[in-house]
Amino acid sequence: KHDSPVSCAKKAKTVKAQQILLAELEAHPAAWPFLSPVNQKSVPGYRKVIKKPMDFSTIREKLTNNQYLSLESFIMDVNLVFDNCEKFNEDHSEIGQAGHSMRRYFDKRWTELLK
Ligand SMILES: Cc1ncccc1N[C@@H](C)c1ccc2c(c1)OCCO2
Repeated sequence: KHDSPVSCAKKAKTVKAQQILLAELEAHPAAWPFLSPVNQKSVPGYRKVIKKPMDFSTIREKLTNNQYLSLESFIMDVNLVFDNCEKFNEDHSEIGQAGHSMRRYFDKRWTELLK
């Protein structure tokens, strides 16, 4: 029922890191394609091609509702945003370039923060 103080402190550290990381992603200049769910009615083919849509506002909702039981599950959702982007968008399109830029930034920041 109750965590030991050590594991409780460790959990607080990862939640704090997730909050910092998500805030930085949301504030990044290239975040604009990923801030809200892709409108599947107005983007032809998206519903069929992308099996697991994900975006920063959905991650924010899950973090707020304590739905991330581990750091790994949080990182998996962030990477899902970028993998969906690579699947649907050409590398050199405006959205494709934003996805590559955001992924590079995330990889750098989470290793700085947590490794
Ligand atoms: C991440 C992503 N992948 C594939 C398609 C869309 C999107 N993003 C949406 C928000 C989006 C981004 C840019 C847009 C847009 C919608 O609709 C109007 C034209 O500009």
